[in-house]
Amino acid sequence: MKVVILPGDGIGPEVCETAVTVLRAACASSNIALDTEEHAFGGAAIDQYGDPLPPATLEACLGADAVLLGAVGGPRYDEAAKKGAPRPEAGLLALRREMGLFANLRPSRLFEGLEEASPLRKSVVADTDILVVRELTGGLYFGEREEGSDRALDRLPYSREEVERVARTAFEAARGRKGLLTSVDKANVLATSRLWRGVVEDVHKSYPDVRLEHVLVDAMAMHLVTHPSRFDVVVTENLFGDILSDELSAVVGSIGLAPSASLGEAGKPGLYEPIHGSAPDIAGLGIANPIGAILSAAMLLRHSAGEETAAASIEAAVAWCLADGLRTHDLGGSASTKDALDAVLSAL
Ligand SMILES: NC(=O)C1=CN([C@@H]2O[C@H](COP(=O)(O)OP(=O)(O)OC[C@H]3O[C@@H](n4cnc5c(N)ncnc54)[C@H](O)[C@@H]3O)[C@@H](O)[C@H]2O)C=CC1
Ligand SMILES: CC(C)CC(=O)C(=O)O
Ligand SMILES: [Mg+2]
Repeated sequence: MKVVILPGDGIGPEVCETAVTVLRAACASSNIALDTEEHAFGGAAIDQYGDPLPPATLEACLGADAVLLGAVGGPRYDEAAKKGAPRPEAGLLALRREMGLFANLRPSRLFEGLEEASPLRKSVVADTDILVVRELTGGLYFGEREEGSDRALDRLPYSREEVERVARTAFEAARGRKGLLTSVDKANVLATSRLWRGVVEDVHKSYPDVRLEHVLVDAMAMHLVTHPSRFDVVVTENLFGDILSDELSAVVGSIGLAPSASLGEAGKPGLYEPIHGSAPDIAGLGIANPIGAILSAAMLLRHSAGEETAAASIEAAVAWCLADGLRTHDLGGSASTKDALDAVLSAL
C-alpha cells in the first residue's frame, strides 16, 4: 500500500507523525506492506515552492493508494495572503477537487469514559454515535468569488449530479448502520437547498429500507446539543457539514478526537485527515491530541486498503486507552502527544 503523507502546518506534522507511527505498527502486525512518501503541502509548500499544492505533490497523491494529511494554515499565511500570497487552504480545496473527493465522512461517537469531557449532561450525550456525510467538492467553497474592499461575492452552486452522488454515499452508509438518514438544508430560503431536498428524495426511492427526514440547518445546530443521540447518518452540503461536524466533535468531547475520510469514485485514492485545523495556539508545545489523526489512519486502512481487522484494531486500542483514562489537555488532562502515542502503541 502506497501512502502519501502531507504533514502540513502547525500541529499538522505533530499529529501526522503520530498517526503514521500507529499506521506502521498496525500494518506490521497485520502483514500489510506499507510504503510511505512525504510531500510538501499547504503553508510549508508555500515556504518552499511558493505554491500550497506543488505539481509533484499533486502527482504523488493521484498516484497513491491513499493520502494522510495533518492540517494546513496559520496566522503567518493569513497575513501574507493580505499582500497577495496564496492561501494554504486554497491548496487543500484544490487537492480535494483534483482528487474528486466529493464525500467527506466525519464520524463522532461518545467513547466510553468520556461523558465528563462533553459539555452536555451525561443523560443527553449518552449513546451519541453520528456519521456526518459532508459534500466536499461543491457549494460555497468552490463557487465563483469576487473580493473587493466594499463588496464581495461567494456563489453557492450545486448540480443534481453533485447532490445525487453524495446522497447515495449517505444512504449506503445509513443502510449499514441504524437505517436513519437526516438530510440537513436551508430549504426555506435557499434555491440550492430546495434542489438538494428534491434530489435526496429522488435518491431515497432506491433506498426504501432507509428512513429519511429533512431538518433545517439552524434547528439542526440546536438538536445536536439537545438530543444528539437520536441521529444516525447526517448528509449535508459543504459549509453546513464543515460547521456541524466541528460542533458535534465538541459534543462528544473534543475536536482533537475527530477523524475523517474523503472519498471519490470507487478505486480512486482517498484522503484521510483529522477534522481540526493547524491549531496555531498550541503548535510546537507537544500537547496536541493525535487521536483524530490516528483514527483517520484507521479509516484509511478500512476504506482504501479494505483492511477491516487492522482498522478495527487501531479503533479498539484508542477506545481502550480512553476508557483507561488517557486524557490530553483538550480533554482536561495532562497527557502529551507522545504519551498518547505510547499508550495507543502499547494497547495495539
Ligand atoms: N483541514 C485543515 O487543514 C483545516 C485547516 N484549518 C486552518 O487551521 C488554522 C486554525 O484554525 P482554527 O479556527 O483555530 O481551528 P483549529 O481546529 O485549528 O483549532 C480550534 C481550537 O481547537 C483546538 N484544537 C484543534 N485541534 C486540536 C487537537 N488535535 N488537540 C488539541 N486541541 C486542538 C485548538 O487549539 C483551538 O483552540 C486556520 O488557518 C484554518 O484555516 C481549519 C480547519 C481545517
Ligand atoms: C478548506 C478547509 C480549511 C475547510 C475546513 O475547515 C475543513 O475542511 O474542515
Ligand atoms: Mg473545518
